[in-house]
Amino acid sequence: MTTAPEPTFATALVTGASTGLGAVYADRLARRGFNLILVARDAGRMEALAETLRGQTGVAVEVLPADLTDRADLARIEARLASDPAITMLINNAGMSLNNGLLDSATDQIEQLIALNITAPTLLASAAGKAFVARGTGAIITIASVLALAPEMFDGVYSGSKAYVLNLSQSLASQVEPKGVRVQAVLPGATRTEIWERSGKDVDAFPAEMVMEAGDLVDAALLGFDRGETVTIPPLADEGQWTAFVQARLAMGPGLSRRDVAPRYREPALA
Ligand SMILES: NC(=O)C1=CN([C@@H]2O[C@H](COP(=O)(O)OP(=O)(O)OC[C@H]3O[C@@H](n4cnc5c(N)ncnc54)[C@H](OP(=O)(O)O)[C@@H]3O)[C@@H](O)[C@H]2O)C=CC1
Ligand SMILES: N[C@@H](C=O)C(=O)O
Repeated sequence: MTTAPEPTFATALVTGASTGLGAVYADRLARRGFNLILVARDAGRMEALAETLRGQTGVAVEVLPADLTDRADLARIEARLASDPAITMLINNAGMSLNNGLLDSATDQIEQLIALNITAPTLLASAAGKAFVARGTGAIITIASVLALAPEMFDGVYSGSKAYVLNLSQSLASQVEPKGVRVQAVLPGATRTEIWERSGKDVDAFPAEMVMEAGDLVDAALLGFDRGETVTIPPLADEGQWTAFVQARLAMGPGLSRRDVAPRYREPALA
């Protein structure tokens, strides 16, 4: 009996690779033998990481500075994903949070978050998805957040952007997984990175048992990826809660589009 060859993931493009979860993904993927393309704005930090990873692992690491909220920069990264056959994995990780909520944030801050957390991962997933489907192999990993499931707990612009990429990943998975392309959405809870300080918050104000270390988060997410998960929630101990949530959602499916208005919305005389 012949078995299908394992897909090879030769080069991974990691966005938001200058620090935080992206830098840890770069480290872990280098140790798995991937060559890397690191994308973020801070070229100096990425060069330092690249030098370390080249020295420690021997993989090839390219630094591609880009501001993903800038459409010309974003188009350059899309073009690279579309044209470089060595890239077989996209880590759609770059993201930001806001200092304030929807009602207290400046318009340009809200637009920047939407550009970075929604537009960029969408267009990068589109470029990578088309290239990977054409080759019948590849993987798109996108970092969402548990806040996708908890809109009442945080600012809705951020949590809405994370609900969006969760939805996008689940939809994309149903389209491309039959064509050999893996899709995973990772939902971290609070994790110790610079995102907190960058958005004017003190992660140490949370109870210590609520905050995961970045290395633990990425190691768990990659284990979920290895197990073939489409959605990975590293902090959630009771997997049955997620399964029940998905089942409840899917159970609504047959009732979601009907000719008839639901009885509770009919005028009493018509009911
Ligand atoms: N930490 C947490 O508690 C959680 C994080 N997440 C998500 O995880 C992902 C990674 O976040 P995390 O590591 O915590 O955050 P960090 O702030 O530590 O890192 C964010 C990364 O994104 C890059 N980045 C920021 N703005 C831009 C930009 N305009 N263009 C290109 N790159 C940019 C930063 O690099 P540079 O400044 O050099 O551009 C940096 O490499 C995000 O999507 C975040 O929403 C989800 C749940 C919880
Ligand atoms: N990154 C956090 C918020 O800023 C989160 O997603 O929990």
